[in-house]
Amino acid sequence: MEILTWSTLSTAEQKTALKRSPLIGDSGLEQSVRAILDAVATRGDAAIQEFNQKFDGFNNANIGELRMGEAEIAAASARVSPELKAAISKAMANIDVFHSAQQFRPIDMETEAGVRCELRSEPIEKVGLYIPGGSAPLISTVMMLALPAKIAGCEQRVLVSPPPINDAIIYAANACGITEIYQVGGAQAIAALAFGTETIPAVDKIFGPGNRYVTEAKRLVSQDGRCTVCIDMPAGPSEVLVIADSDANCEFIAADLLSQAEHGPDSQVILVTDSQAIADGVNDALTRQLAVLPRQDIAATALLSSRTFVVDDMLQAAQVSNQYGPEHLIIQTRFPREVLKNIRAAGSVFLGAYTPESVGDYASGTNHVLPTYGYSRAVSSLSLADFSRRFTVQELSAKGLIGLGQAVMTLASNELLDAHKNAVAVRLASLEK
Ligand SMILES: NC(=O)c1ccc[n+]([C@@H]2O[C@H](COP(=O)([O-])OP(=O)(O)OC[C@H]3O[C@@H](n4cnc5c(N)ncnc54)[C@H](O)[C@@H]3O)[C@@H](O)[C@H]2O)c1
Ligand SMILES: N[C@H](CO)Cc1c[nH]c[nH+]1
Ligand SMILES: [Zn+2]
Repeated sequence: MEILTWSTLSTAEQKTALKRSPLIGDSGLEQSVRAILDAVATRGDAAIQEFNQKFDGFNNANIGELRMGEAEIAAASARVSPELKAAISKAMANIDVFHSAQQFRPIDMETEAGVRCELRSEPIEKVGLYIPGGSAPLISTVMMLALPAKIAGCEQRVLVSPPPINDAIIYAANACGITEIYQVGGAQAIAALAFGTETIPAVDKIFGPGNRYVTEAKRLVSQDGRCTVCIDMPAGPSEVLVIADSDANCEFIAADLLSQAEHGPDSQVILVTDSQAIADGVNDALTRQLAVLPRQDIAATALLSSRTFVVDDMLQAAQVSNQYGPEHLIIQTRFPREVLKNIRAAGSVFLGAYTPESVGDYASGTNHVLPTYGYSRAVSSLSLADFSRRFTVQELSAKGLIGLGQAVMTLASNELLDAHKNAVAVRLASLEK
């Protein structure tokens, strides 16, 4: 990776050096995704079948029905090895316990005498769960989406993934209580969940990570006047930023960087260190480890737009990380919790030499659906709350309205909104009789 010394760069150069992969800003992306959305919105299942053929090499004859039947689900599940089933079960237990602990706590209080205010929560009724499967079958993403959706109480949980759907994805979906599985991926899957087709139901909210086509499709449908659908977050191509001091292990760092670089050519990995020896040592380790990786072509492309920054100290390292806003942040230093005190923005943080990012991807219990592109500065990691909507309730007694009414009428008058004022005045007048 290119090594840059942070304090020798101008502010403009620093900004440029922290840009994401140029593949993400591709100007043709929006146009090509829009064309897919329009086709699905107007031609439904017929368009889905064409895109299944075009992008995933599948036609209806190969995949049977778009929706998987019970027998297909059972047959796929039977093909999954006991070892993989045990790993899925271990991961499910940790994800379940961590997300169950996030249960909403309602608020019911009087803000003043006779004025009762409540904060309540209800599950979102229909949710769509996108499971990536273009270049790797992300079995773990099933658990990250389906378990919180079930714990939250979402009634209709619809799963989509590119065909042919991997057996273990089907098994994990079934184990997490999913009954509706559709064989469609990419922007066309997002369009189907947003607009609905003859076979695939439209949902209220779409969840899940994906490549740049999927992420762009989510962005576009969330603003499309033809549907009313929300999205969880921009969870695009994976990223990791590692902060390391001279105590860190170069082999560990290189392995962590490659673990995210292998996701896709548009992934990005960043090393920030106060040690030139670590910067050089990690480059050597990357060369060695990359040479034996099965996905070396993908990872090598991602490394082309990845960088190392040599900084003055750990405070500057935290500042660089905050400016970048990484999806994942690994802190491999002597005192990682000291560095953590200065961290303001990261999707998920991994502390110390024995916490590879992979544990969060699969099984520690935290959610791996995280904001990318720098959105971790404002967007949170996926949690149970995302599967519910909060709403407020208020109830005033006559005494409450007498106490609050004048303030409301004064505010309404000053906003020149007399009907608002009258809604209070008629009630106060009725109380005076
Ligand atoms: N941020 C997160 O939380 C998070 C979590 C997991 C995975 N990810 C990311 O998810 C992504 C998964 O990507 P993937 O590609 O393996 O699977 P994917 O399922 O996201 O995308 C595959 C689909 O992309 C579509 N596609 C491919 N080329 C296309 C083209 N030229 N035009 C239009 N559509 C096209 C196809 O329809 C295909 O089905 C990776 O980038 C990974 O880093 C992110
Ligand atoms: N690192 C991905 C999130 O960016 C999640 C994942 C799933 N499987 C492996 N990794
Ligand atoms: Zn990963």
